[in-house]
Amino acid sequence: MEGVMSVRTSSSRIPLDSFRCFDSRPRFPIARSFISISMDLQRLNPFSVSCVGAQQSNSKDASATLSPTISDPEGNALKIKEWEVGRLQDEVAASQGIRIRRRPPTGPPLHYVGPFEFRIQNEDNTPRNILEEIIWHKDVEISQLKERRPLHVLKKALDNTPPTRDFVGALRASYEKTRLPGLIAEVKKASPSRGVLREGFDAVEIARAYEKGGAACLSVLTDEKYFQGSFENLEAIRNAGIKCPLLCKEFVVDAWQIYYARVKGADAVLLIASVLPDLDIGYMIKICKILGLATLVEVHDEREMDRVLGIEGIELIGINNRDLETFNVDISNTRKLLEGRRGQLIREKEIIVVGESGLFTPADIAYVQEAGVKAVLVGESLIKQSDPGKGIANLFGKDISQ
Ligand SMILES: O=C(O)c1ccccc1NCC(=O)[C@H](O)[C@H](O)COP(=O)(O)O
Repeated sequence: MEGVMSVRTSSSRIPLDSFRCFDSRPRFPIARSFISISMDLQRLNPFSVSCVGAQQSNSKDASATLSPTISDPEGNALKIKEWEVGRLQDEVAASQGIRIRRRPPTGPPLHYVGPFEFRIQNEDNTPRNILEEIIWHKDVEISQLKERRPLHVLKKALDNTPPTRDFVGALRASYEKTRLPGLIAEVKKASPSRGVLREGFDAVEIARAYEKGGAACLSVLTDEKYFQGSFENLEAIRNAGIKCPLLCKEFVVDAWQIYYARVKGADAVLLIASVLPDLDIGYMIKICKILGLATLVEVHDEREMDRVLGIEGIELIGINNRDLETFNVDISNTRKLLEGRRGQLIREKEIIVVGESGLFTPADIAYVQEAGVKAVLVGESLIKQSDPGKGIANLFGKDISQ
């Protein structure tokens, strides 16, 4: 049936292009190859074309279920616009060298046709790497969460949240006191690259141990699917009386998440330059400032660093030594990105640089400090120790808790 270009309605044949079809959680036009397969399936299930978004019908006449444009022209026009905006977003991002696409260009690979479920994969609906997979999943997750707790509800909840703590101030104070990089210790149960890092994980207990061991701030992973984290952990740590300011370690793709993080007790949020275009970063920084949140803007290569240095209002830049597309970790990345005029500009702007990932020994800490960082973000090497708080002394080569 490949190559079928039209479907039959009761009155006429309509070219598929005029349908702009959508799946059952409609966001994306469904690829033409999918339509032809669904047409094929009609022999098994006469209602199968209803997958294009029209209402299900009990009629044996497939024509009754065909046209979404006929059943809901306005809703459909809106979805088409949404999809077009998504494509435009990806084009703008690509022009800034961003390879991560915000959502699959031709829709998710999983489709439901009546009782059948299919996976039709092609390069437009298959993520190119783990980061892209996480972002596509996040996009769907956020649109569902937003339906349950719309922005106006979150804004109301803000009235009852306590004030934020000074994340950047805590890092500066720690550096002034110890003359060592201020530690952001990460509450991290698992990761896509390393699997489960700690069994019997108690987020509050770990957070307490980190604070006791001398961490200036904590980073709490909130992604459930890939890191086994949660907003419940963030909230529980915040409510347990821990004083260290908290970074909400999320994959932010929508400003709604910033409000949500604030309501759940965050003092800072992460923005990833390989995912977000400059305008989004600038806009999100402004929202964070209004909400009293700090932003840690993360880069991995020179191009991202140059983009971020051109954005207003940056206070903290994280250099991730982990390539989130390949998982390669190389701490010399921190030094590379701080060499020459980039390091000079950072010093002039008094931006604090955070060295992130792959730090295990006092020599690693000394290396990134020498390169110019005033803070470090550490997960694996601490979380794997039986007492993560004591792990801090091992990492720095001395007790930094006093
Ligand atoms: O850690 C991963 O496997 C990972 C995969 C995909 C996206 C992000 C990922 N990690 C986030 C981080 O960068 C780290 O959690 C953080 O910098 C701490 O790193 P480490 O000390 O190496 O645990």
